Amino acid sequence: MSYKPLAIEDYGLIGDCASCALVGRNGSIDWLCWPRFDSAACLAALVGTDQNGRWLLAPADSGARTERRYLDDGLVLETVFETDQGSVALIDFMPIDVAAPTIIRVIEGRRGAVDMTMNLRLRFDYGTSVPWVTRLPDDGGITFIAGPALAVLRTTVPLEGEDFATVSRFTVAAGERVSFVMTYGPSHLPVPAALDVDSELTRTKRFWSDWTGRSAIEGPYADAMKRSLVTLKALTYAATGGIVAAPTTSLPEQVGGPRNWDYRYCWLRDATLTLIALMRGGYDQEARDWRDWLHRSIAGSPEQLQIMYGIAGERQLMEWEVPWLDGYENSQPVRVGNAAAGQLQLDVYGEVVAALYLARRQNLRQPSHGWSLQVGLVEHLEQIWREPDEGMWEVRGGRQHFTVSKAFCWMAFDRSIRDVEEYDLPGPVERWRQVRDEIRDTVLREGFNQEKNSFTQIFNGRALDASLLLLPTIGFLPADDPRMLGTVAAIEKELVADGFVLRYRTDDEVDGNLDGLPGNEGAFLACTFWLADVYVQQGRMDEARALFERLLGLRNDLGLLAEEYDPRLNRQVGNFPQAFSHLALFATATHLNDRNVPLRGEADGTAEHKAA
Ligand SMILES: OC[C@H]1O[C@H](O[C@H]2O[C@H](CO)[C@@H](O)[C@H](O)[C@H]2O)[C@H](O)[C@@H](O)[C@@H]1O
Repeated sequence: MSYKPLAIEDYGLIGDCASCALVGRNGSIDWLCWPRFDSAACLAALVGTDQNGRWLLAPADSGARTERRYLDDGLVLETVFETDQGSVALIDFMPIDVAAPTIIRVIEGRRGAVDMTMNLRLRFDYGTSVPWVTRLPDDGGITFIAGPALAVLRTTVPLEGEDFATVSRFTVAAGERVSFVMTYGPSHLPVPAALDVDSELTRTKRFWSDWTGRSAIEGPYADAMKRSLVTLKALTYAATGGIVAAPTTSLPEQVGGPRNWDYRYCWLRDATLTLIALMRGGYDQEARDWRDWLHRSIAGSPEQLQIMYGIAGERQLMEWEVPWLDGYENSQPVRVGNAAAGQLQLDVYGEVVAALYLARRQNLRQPSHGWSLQVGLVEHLEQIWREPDEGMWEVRGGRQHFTVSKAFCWMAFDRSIRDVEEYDLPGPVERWRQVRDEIRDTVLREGFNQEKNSFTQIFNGRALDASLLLLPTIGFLPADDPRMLGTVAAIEKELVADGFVLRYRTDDEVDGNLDGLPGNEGAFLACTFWLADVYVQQGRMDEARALFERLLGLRNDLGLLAEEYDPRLNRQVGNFPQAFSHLALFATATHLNDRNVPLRGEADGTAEHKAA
């Protein structure tokens, strides 16, 4: 019978700040893209079958009980298997800053003597290219070559070929250790040198514990917040400062459905929020790296601003479907690339400008061209804010006048005006004030439905959208404004299902099938955190805490969250782990710890509107 990938929450993440791998609680690495997050996967069983590549290292007794944890608060994963023969620990990690990307797997015997099995089936090019396998004469390593890619596997136990895979069967007794080291390299260069397992393990543990030790996070939710920060750090491409939305492609938003997307790119929306979390966590260097990535990526003509880029700022992210991959539990298609790169999403202007404003407030060193870049964006926005767009949810059913898109345009002007006022920067501030006020009036007039007593997803529409919960967070209206009270009540009534928040209704298309997609999706975790944020802003602290803690309960045993949750199946769905969910978790926890912390520099704006 062919191998079926595990439930999404049964995976753990390891990474080296260039790429990541997903390790199943069964000891199988089912997802790995080498050498970068967005490279073709060479282990792709996660969205296919074992024939598309996986690396199993586990007791031969497949009925073993497992427990997992990260060592020293970092990203070194320990999975302990308990079998009738005894107990072993599997330690998986990717060393940081090595000459060539590497995964190290160490088996430690803890009790008894356990029969083990290792089965490596590497398939380059997203699970399709069978490599040419040879043995190295000097150190017994095995090399795998397919086109430009090479991998070398070194171990102290005998390896053999079987059914187009590399396998090993061995026994580990208490106190014994066996290691496997697999390294990637370009096939035209010499095979990468062997690494010393113990010193790499010590170095990697120290890297992560030093990193987490730098954060100033305290309070009742500190552990969850730190895990979210480590996850965000793991999604960072250290060489450029770019941050991917998630390390996977096409984990489905509905199991068996077509809502499957490639998240291995940098969305300005997601990444600017990561910047804010990193700044709050005390990680100024990472925040600076990302801000510099942003400046380089969007450099040039403001009309060419994209909503997302590749991890080095690449602009062409052509979307295609991978015909040979069956998809996660038959969720097809598996997509590579993302056509959303060509969309207009007006909220992104607000996100970017607000993040730059916050960076200034946080005293991040500013490059000289930073302000002129921002002015260019705002001037371009002045020309286009009246246009319809694809919105924050990246609909594929055609452009609309999304209420929240316009409110975020308001934010772009609001923060730029404050930049001029607070930092004495040059800009046509009078004109910007007029545009800001015009946008605000338009949103209040066209985006609010009197009959429903609620803001709506699109201008003059009736359908709701959970992103409206962000209006107080960005400072557009205070949370206790009667229009927000009405909106929150309407969202609670229409968008909350099984206690979690849907982005919008996909089953009841009041204003038409706006997203243009068939099928439904799970509850969107970030939106549910946003509801908790509004509860905090409205002083409904008990409800906020209860909702937040229910969300914390959805994390897997390692503290990781996917994009969505399917309450019917009681499973995480969507790409995993997702920055958006972890960012939202971090923000809500910050907010619960101190209600007065402005989540996006909004406090002054809200006060200003209260006074008006
Ligand atoms: O739902 C349709 C869209 O779904 C994806 O976008 C979502 O993920 C992004 C990254 O986290 C996030 O920024 C966005 O707000 C979400 O809607 C997908 O990438 C899109 O191509 C797709 O149209």
